[in-house]
Amino acid sequence: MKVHLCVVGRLKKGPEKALLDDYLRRFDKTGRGLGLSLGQVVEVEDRKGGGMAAEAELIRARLPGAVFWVMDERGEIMTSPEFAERLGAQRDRGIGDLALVIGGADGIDPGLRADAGSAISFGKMVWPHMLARVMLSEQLYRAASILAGSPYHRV
Ligand SMILES: C[S@@+](CC[C@H](N)C(=O)[O-])C[C@H]1O[C@@H](n2cnc3c(N)ncnc32)[C@H](O)[C@@H]1O
Repeated sequence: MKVHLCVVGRLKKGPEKALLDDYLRRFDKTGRGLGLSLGQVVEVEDRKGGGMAAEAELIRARLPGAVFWVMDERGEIMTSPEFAERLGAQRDRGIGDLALVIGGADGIDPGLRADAGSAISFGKMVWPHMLARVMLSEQLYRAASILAGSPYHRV
């Protein structure tokens, strides 16, 4: 299963981008033997002022046929092993493309949220999108490590 990361806004070169790239590379390396790999990193920007709905359309257009999970502070709170299990279950169901979406300043489009297979929260506090994408990339690497039985996750 290819796991795609969809984000609103572009991340410039800097410490967050370096961390993001490192965790995504680790996820891909650890996941490949488990049937999980990194797909596209889709960064969208709507310059016409269409807001969340336009951003969601740009994301859908880039990944037709993908299952979407949205990251949302009002979503489901889960442990890292539960997240890993859910990722593994999607793979085992034969899903080819899973797109994980992080919203922009206004959050996630309600239509995309309604269509999403899961809405996942990192906790009730709101984080800026550039940190949220780093946190998600780390959880992907952690999830692959848990599924691989490697000692990275020790709790
Ligand atoms: C700055 S936040 C959006 C703020 C907020 N949703 C709003 O409506 O003002 C940007 C994105 O980061 C992600 N995000 C921020 N905090 C999060 C959390 N606690 N759990 C999951 N995702 C989060 C979400 O995808 C969110 O759309």
